[in-house]
Amino acid sequence: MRHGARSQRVAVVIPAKDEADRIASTIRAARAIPHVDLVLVVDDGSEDDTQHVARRAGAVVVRHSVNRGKASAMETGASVAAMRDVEGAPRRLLLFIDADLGETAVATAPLVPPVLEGRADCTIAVLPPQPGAGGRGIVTGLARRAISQATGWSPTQPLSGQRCLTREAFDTATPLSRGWGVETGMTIDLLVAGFTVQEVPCDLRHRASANDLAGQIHRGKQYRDVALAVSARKVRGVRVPPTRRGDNPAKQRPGRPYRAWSEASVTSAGEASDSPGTRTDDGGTEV
Ligand SMILES: O=c1ccn([C@@H]2O[C@H](COP(=O)(O)OP(=O)(O)O)[C@@H](O)[C@H]2O)c(=O)[nH]1
Ligand SMILES: O=C(O)[C@@H](COP(=O)(O)O)O[C@H]1O[C@H](CO)[C@@H](O)[C@H](O)[C@H]1O
Repeated sequence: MRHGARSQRVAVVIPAKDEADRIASTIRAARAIPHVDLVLVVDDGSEDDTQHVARRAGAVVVRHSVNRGKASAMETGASVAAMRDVEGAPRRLLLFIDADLGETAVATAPLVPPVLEGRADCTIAVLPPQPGAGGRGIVTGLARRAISQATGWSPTQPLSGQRCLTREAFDTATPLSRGWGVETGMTIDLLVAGFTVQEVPCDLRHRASANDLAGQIHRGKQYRDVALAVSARKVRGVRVPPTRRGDNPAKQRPGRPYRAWSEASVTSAGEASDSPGTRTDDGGTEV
């Protein structure tokens, strides 16, 4: 069990752009997750009533006056949550969830115990098949291959945004990759820095992108942002060298923690001895 785990609390951070329809039920569900004592919504320049609906539902709300993208909203949320950490108490775990989960958001609860108990530094939700989803696995495949090439880990759902992580892990992964590249970049950075990542099945429903024009435009933006996050890391040589990799990728499955470096390469928890860099600054490469 992680030191101080019994008293450790969780901040739920919800990036939200034009989510007035679903944000209230998502917040109510998030408040019911054990250990959660702060639900924070970052209204990312919404043109609808998201901020007021969220406040009425009991969340702490901060707002970007202009839309800055999901990754920026996550960074803002984490900063505001840090201001609310209590001196002398363990720093809150961060549980990032999307605003469109509605009442199923409570099903992200299984992401917390592995991190609270020190079995993983970051957990990632694996969703069941979503009604109406129209993707063909192109962006997912790009992200999965890139993570696998950089770290040896082949996640089931590399784009999943429902993630619980320690403050230490989050700080290591910042600045985050822009926009829709955030999940892919974060996973690579955490594994390269020596942290342990675990996928956890969660019975969630979200507003899946259909196979229509809006869905294809969304996937186009996802593809662009994932490709930028990946190329920024390739340029910097952010990877775990194949000869230093630990866990056998053939044994990977949701529910099993993954650590990219072999035991011999790791000096202490979370510190890879010859990691090419525990922090990636994408600022100059990504737009
Ligand atoms: O510019 C944006 C776009 C999206 N979002 C939020 O990011 C989350 C994920 O977005 P979405 O559900 O549209 O994407 P998906 O996960 O389905 O690809 C949601 O809570 C959005 O409201 C955001 O904060 N800023
Ligand atoms: O929009 C989608 O259908 C995919 C991305 O498109 P692809 O099907 O990979 O071309 O991404 C969504 O599905 C993922 C699950 O595989 C989720 O993890 C993503 O959050 C979601 O955007």
